[in-house]
Amino acid sequence: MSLSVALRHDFGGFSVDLAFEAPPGVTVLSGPSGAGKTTVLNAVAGLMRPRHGRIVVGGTVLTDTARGVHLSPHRRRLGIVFQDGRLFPHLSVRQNLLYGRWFAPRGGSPPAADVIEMLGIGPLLDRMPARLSGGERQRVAIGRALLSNPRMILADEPLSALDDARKAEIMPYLERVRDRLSVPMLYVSHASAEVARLATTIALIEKGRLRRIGPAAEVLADPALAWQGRDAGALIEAQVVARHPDGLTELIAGGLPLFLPALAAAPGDRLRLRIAAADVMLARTVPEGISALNILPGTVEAVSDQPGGVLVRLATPAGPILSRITQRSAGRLAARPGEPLTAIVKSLSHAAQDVGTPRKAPSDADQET
Ligand SMILES: Nc1ncnc2c1ncn2[C@@H]1O[C@H](COP(=O)(O)OP(=O)(O)OP(=O)(O)O)[C@@H](O)[C@H]1O
Repeated sequence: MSLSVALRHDFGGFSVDLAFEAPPGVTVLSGPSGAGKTTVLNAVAGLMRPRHGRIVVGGTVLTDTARGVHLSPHRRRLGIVFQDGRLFPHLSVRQNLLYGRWFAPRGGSPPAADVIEMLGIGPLLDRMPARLSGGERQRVAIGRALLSNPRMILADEPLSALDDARKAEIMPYLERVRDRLSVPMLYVSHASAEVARLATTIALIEKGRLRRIGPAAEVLADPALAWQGRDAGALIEAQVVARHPDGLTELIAGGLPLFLPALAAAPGDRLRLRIAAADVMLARTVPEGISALNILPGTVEAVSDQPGGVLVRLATPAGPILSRITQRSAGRLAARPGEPLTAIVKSLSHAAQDVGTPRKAPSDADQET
């Protein structure tokens, strides 16, 4: 189930002119405030009618202005999750979930019991929305959207109203939805930890234009993308090898060992790790007698100037790694494309919410959609 969007619209002071295609999985629309992310989502939802546009979800044409096609929102079969959940306040959780089910076309939608289990909302069924926490409300909103048997889930910054602890709590549920149900998702976010954990594809939008689209790991490791600001970081995939008695989990990525503390994963599990650029030091030689456990040799691929320093992209056997260092360090290290350098990652710096499970291989997702 893929997504194809082409839009041209002028609001007067602001115009959107972009086109992209995204494969199955979670497509994250990212970019600065006011870039046009919500406008794209609203156009897909049918909540705004573009002057020119063609929007196709999984082979179904939802909008085609050249042919006068513009399906109304309720005929698009899209499950929408807003920032604030928007549950029906006078209905219990169970009734809210059933409401989604009620309007779903028969067949095809996941069994309600599976969705309830997957989102951990079984104990909440008889509660009223006013008695739910923000995170619980969002889980119910996602459940309601899934039970309407949607072609696609549209989520507009669904976690932005939650504090960091609640965000970290809800993430595993979203990952389960992504990995088990293979319902495609279009997800608006400008928070890079969210993007890193969930995205299959990232479409970066700036000033109403598409700046970049590609597989999440590639887009996140592109040092030219200053939008990530101080949150820049690379994504690598690793496999758990062992859990050691001292609490460290040993992983392997591209043949290199990596160690992470307090990781709830078993040997054989494949994980996505996000390594923040600010947590990576660079050295010209492989250091000895150093407390850091994660040391990755590599070659400089690119160096880009950023406010307050430079971002160095290193090709390593584990995948591309980003490092943010000062101009002075870059000069001292002679960090230039082609130079060998070693990345030193402090093992304790991997934030728990930055560790996510990998998405399914696209071929698996293809088979199920
Ligand atoms: N109906 C409208 N009429 C006029 N201008 C609009 C309308 N809808 C959106 N805009 C303008 O389009 C621009 C993009 O808005 P949009 O909400 O799509 O951005 P965004 O990337 O989602 O931003 P944020 O991250 O802050 O939510 C803004 O400048 C906004 O004022």
